[in-house]
Formats: sequence, C-alpha cells, structure tokens
Amino acid sequence: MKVLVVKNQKDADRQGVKIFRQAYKHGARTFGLATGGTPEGLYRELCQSDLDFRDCIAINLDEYVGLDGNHPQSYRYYMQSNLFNQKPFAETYLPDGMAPSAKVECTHYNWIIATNPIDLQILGIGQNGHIGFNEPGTPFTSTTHVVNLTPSTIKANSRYFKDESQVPTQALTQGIGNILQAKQILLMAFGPEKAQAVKEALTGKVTEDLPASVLQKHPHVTVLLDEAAAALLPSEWVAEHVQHIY
Ligand SMILES: N[C@@H]1[C@@H](O)[C@H](O)[C@@H](COP(=O)(O)O)O[C@@H]1O
Repeated sequence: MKVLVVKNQKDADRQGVKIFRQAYKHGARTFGLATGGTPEGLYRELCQSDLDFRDCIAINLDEYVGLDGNHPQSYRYYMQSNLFNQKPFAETYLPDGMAPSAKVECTHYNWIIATNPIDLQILGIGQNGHIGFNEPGTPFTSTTHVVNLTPSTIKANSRYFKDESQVPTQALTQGIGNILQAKQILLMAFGPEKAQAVKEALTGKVTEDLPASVLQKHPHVTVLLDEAAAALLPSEWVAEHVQHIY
C-alpha cells in the first residue's frame, strides 16, 4: 500500500489526475468510479485535463434505491453533471435504483463488472469505514447487493439532501468482493471527520467491522490523504509508510 499525504484537497485532486494519467498510459481503459464529496475535485480536474475517455468504460460503485437518473441526488445525475457530460465515455454503468427486481439488477451488475475488469477503482470512505455502500459487517466476499443504510450513513449523507427524511434508506452497491477484483485502487479521504476511519483502515486489524481495512490485503492500492485526514495516523507508522508530497 502506498500512502501519499498532500497539503490540501486541491493538491490531492491534481495528484489523483496524475494517477489516472499514469494508469491510462499503461493501458487502463475501464475505470471504477465513486460519488460523494470526495472525488468531486478530482472529476473537476479531469474535466479540465486533456485526457480523453471516449474509448473508456466507467463502472460506478453504487446507487440509491428509488432514485432515478433525473433525481439531482441520484448518483447517475451526479456522474452526468460532474464528469460524463463534459468528458464522455464509450460506456457508463451505474446500478439502476429503479430496477423492478433488485435481485436481477444485482446479477446483471455483477456480470457487467466480470465482463469489464476494472483497471483503476476510485474509492472514498465513509466515517464508519464503509466503501461503496458496504456497511460494517459486510462479508469481504460479497458481490453486488441491496443494503439497508445505517443511521450514521443516512445522517452523514443527509448533507446532500434537503433533510434526513429525504435520504433513501436502501442502496444497491458493488460488494467488497467486486471491489477487490480491481487491478488498482485509489482511495481518497479528506478532512478531519475521516481521520478515525483512515487510521483504523490503514493501521488497524483487517476486519469486516471496518470494510476499508480489507484494502491492506489488496496488492495495488494508493491512498491519497490531506493532512487533516492523516492527522490520527501514529507518527512511527507515518515515518515508515507515508510519502509527503508538497
Ligand atoms: N456511497 C458513498 C461512498 O461511495 C462514499 O465514499 C462515502 C463518503 O462520501 P463523501 O465523499 O461525501 O464523504 O459516502 C457515500 O455513502
């Protein structure tokens, strides 16, 4: 695991673009994408870059159940407005939150991932250590499934909605097993509210109680943090594992 700490989010976004560029140069054409506040700046930088994704496939992690792509809080809408409208991809996939059968949709989505192996997967992290919408306790072998969102995730994500009652209570998400199939993973985390989860994920024991801890087992992970998100990492650990980029 390579851990990079930069001064602020802007620097992290630029660093993220470098990682994208490098992966593309080495043949990456299928990108696993995430939503939330964390990758917004990265997508802004990608939109302004000269990178061309017209021969690429984008496969997102998750979508709220019950929101269609025109709903401003749906992840489809987020992806269209933050990236796809400005930087078209050949194909873009997100789970369909309006699918009549969640079970069929999950099988279909697993098939999409299996037939388009992800070269570079972008991840954010929830305050409880979730990745995608894989809440604590999700088996590491899980594939795409429906989740009941925890009260803490609903509360954290309510900042994007009018109020907490508007946040869907369920989502469709790639499982941890799917995420681990990606050839390369870039986890980004910014701000003090992520510091505890980051510390546990990187330096704690690998446990299903902290989904992101599984990344310690993946052979090709880069973690990109701002100073605030890295603040609780023990100094001896930082000395041994962290590269500061200023
Ligand atoms: N499903 C998403 C995750 O993919 C995201 O990484 C996480 C953190 O979000 P943010 O980046 O807004 O803090 O929350 C959401 O629940």
